[in-house]
Amino acid sequence: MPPFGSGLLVLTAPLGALPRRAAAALAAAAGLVAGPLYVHLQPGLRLAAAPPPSPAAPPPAGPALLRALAALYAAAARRGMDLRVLLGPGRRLARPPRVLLLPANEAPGPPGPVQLGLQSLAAAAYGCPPNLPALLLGDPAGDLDGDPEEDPECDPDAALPTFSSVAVGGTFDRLHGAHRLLLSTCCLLARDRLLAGVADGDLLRHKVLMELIEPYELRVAKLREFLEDVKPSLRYDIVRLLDPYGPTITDHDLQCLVVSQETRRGGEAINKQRLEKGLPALALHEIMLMQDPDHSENEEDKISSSSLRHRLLGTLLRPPRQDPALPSRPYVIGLTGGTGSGKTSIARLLGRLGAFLIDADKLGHAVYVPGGPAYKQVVATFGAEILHEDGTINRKVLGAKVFGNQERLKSLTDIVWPEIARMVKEQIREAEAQGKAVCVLDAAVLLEAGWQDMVHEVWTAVIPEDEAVRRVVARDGLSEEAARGRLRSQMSNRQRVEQAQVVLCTLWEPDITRKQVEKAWELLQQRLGHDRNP
Ligand SMILES: CC(=O)SCCNC(=O)CCNC(=O)[C@H](O)C(C)(C)COP(=O)(O)OP(=O)(O)OC[C@H]1O[C@@H](n2cnc3c(N)ncnc32)[C@H](O)[C@@H]1OP(=O)(O)O
Repeated sequence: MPPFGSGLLVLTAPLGALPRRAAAALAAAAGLVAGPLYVHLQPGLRLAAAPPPSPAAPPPAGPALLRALAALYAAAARRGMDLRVLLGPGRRLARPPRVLLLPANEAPGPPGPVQLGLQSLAAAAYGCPPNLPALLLGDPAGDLDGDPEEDPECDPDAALPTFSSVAVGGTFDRLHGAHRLLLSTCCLLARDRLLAGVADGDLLRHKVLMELIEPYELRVAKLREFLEDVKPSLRYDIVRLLDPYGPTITDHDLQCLVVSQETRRGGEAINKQRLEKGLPALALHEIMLMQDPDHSENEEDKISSSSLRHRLLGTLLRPPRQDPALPSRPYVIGLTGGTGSGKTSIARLLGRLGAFLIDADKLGHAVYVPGGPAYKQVVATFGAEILHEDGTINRKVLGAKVFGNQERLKSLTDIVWPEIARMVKEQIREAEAQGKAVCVLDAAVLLEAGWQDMVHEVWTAVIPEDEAVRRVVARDGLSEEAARGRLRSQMSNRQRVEQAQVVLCTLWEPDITRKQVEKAWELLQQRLGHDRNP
């Protein structure tokens, strides 16, 4: 774990040289700073000069600065760093730096004039305490310090246009490098105010793995903190977007909308509406999409929140519940998921990896076979019309009676759940007797039944509703309406995700599901301190 919670990196190289050097500078800083890394750009600054250096206005907002920002944010994104390149000094930073860093080569020894210059710059520009540790990030090639070389492609005089009031919209989930570059561009374009619309509600409905999108309040808090750190002189109006237009079609003061290749058409639609309402059209400023050099086969090639959500699948999202009443062995995973979510195929894969499988659906059927512990009570409650001629319960008829009718479903589950739970506990004892370290309890309605106290972790399979309906119609021969009714009698994906330690998704090819499950299993073994074979 890097020793400092936050840091301030001062870069004095010419802007044109930064794209080639960003990765090395951030690699050196990443080993020292765990949390936010602020960057102060002051090309040509000589920190050892007398009198002590003073902070200068940020570099001019032109293509050279944009390229430097793009390189820095791309390099930070590769390392998952929380980078904030400061575009104007101002009030204290949200996470005050605990260390000051400068890429420079100097012989080790007591702090010299460079470190003292660094401390006085940080104090003057950002109110840092004067005695913060100031470290030089040595580089054997001596390649990180000021180098007069400029990027020949950059016209140093070309300036970005500026506008009093600028707007931008997005979901801003897990504020990644591309968001940070987009927002920094907005900050450079805006002189007084930035209106940021944050998508929520129905706008998220069709997003990939929408259940893993951070809550609106968290997205807004991170966005505001980033913006206020980066350019504190602007006014930020952050609003909830429930449709693609938001206030951009009514706000008289707006002058510019920042778009990407993908959202330009949305910007044009906004302008059409503005003109119809007698408002002036907005200047559309298009930014480049930032490429993700590390994207895998099934991910987009641009840096995207959906790829980041993808990478969360199979990982531990929140710490397991600690319940001293639960025996530590075998370790029980409660695997749940709505109908059609593919949890049974996940259970099978876990079985192949060595888990002991308990299928609650099957135990559910077993409790009301004739002579079973729940048979008489189920027949007494639902009548003889649920019986086949041979006296066994016709599950199709029983299912039609209970699915879509909460009261009847509750009557059934009040009878069968305690019996199924008893059988599950027997099976866990059996797993222990066989010396199995991990049990997977495959239970469709584990959370609805309140069975969390029987398991160490909850893993949930999620699938978009339309896909679940398609699968259930094809598999169980139900009508679309009946399939939707069955789904809606269960918890939503989001409710399950909120209570789950691990989330898995079977939306893509079987091979992708297999890799997710292997990753989840591998990480579980690490948590349990096991080798691969339980
Ligand atoms: C706590 C647990 O998870 S126990 C396991 C779930 N079983 C129960 O809750 C017992 C009550 N349910 C039943 O007895 C049966 O499901 C019946 C009779 C209603 C229907 O039987 P069948 O038509 O054979 O359907 P089956 O049992 O395969 O269940 C079909 C789907 O209904 C869902 N389902 C089962 N029970 C419930 C329930 N109580 N509430 C909501 N949905 C349920 C399951 O998700 C299953 O889908 P999946 O196989 O994709 O996961």
